[in-house]
Amino acid sequence: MYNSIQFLETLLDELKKGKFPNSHVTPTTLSRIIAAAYNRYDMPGKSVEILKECTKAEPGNKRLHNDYDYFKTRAASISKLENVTAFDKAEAEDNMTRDYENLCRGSLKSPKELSRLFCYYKATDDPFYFVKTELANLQPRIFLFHDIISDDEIGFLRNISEKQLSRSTTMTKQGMIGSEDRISHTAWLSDLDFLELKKLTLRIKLITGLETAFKTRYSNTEQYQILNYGVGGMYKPHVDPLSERSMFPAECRGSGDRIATIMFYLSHVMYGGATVFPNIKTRIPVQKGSAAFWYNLELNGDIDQRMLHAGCPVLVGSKWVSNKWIRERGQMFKRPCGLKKKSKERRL
Ligand SMILES: O=C(O)CCC(=O)C(=O)O
Ligand SMILES: [Fe+2]
Repeated sequence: MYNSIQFLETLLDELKKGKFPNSHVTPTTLSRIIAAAYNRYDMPGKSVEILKECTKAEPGNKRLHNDYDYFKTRAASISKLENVTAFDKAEAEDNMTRDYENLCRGSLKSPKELSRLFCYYKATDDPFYFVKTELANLQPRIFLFHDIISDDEIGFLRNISEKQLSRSTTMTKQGMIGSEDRISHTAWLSDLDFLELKKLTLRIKLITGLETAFKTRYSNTEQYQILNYGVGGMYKPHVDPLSERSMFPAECRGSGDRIATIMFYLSHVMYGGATVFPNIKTRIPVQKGSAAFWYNLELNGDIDQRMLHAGCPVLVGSKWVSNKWIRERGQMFKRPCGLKKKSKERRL
């Protein structure tokens, strides 16, 4: 629902800028629709905010003024509640930031929680290939696969990407821009250009059990994203799915969203640089040759906010990682959706 309001608000912005000169929908009509949507979700304060400007511009519009008065009365009656909600949100944000910062300094799991985590050799479809697997978190599962990329492969990835590195960007409403939220350099490498990458992608398929073929269209995965963080480099808390940041994710067309992330660690870091998940108090220190793997989407396709994560600032050293994002396309039999809307993963 919140996404649809965001959608309408963007449309309103565009309409006000005169982007649709032939539209029969006026900004006031659209503002009334948005105001009604906010009101429906018990946020009449927002409805008042939206309509205020219109009422000044159209003093004679009776329906508009009726709506405005109604929302004002309602906002006055539940404003306390709204304030509490806003307050709760701010507090949750503060708690998340505190956990993020503390996790960057060290583990926040209790000895009891840590004692439940374990390691095992994970069997794959190849009867001779067992993967050293560590559970970094139980529910939701975060896996750490050890020794799954060799030093030679790491050298290869770093060498070819070094020439292509450029300032990392993040996706915003304004497009892809460099931002304070992400200080690093990025390169993209295609499976189609290097046999070594094709082989690595097949390994991901074996290890994760997901479809991983890379194609230019209707692909199961994205290209390899190589990241290099210098001292002070970091990536603030975020979730990986594209639909979180972009309202019209053309990138999701055909291949779906980023159902899972596998992130290879291509270097050691002396201090700092851990990958942390503040909502589930999980911390993964950088370990060359290992890879972290987790699902970003729930079984019903919703973004799993528990998987919010960050790359902690590098204090000493240089950190290299590589992401390979696995898309929803082709995974319907590999990771079937649940029978109920709220079905949770039972076993992985
Ligand atoms: O560098 C890290 O540890 C996290 C990187 C990350 O989350 C990303 O690139 O999406
Ligand atoms: Fe990420």
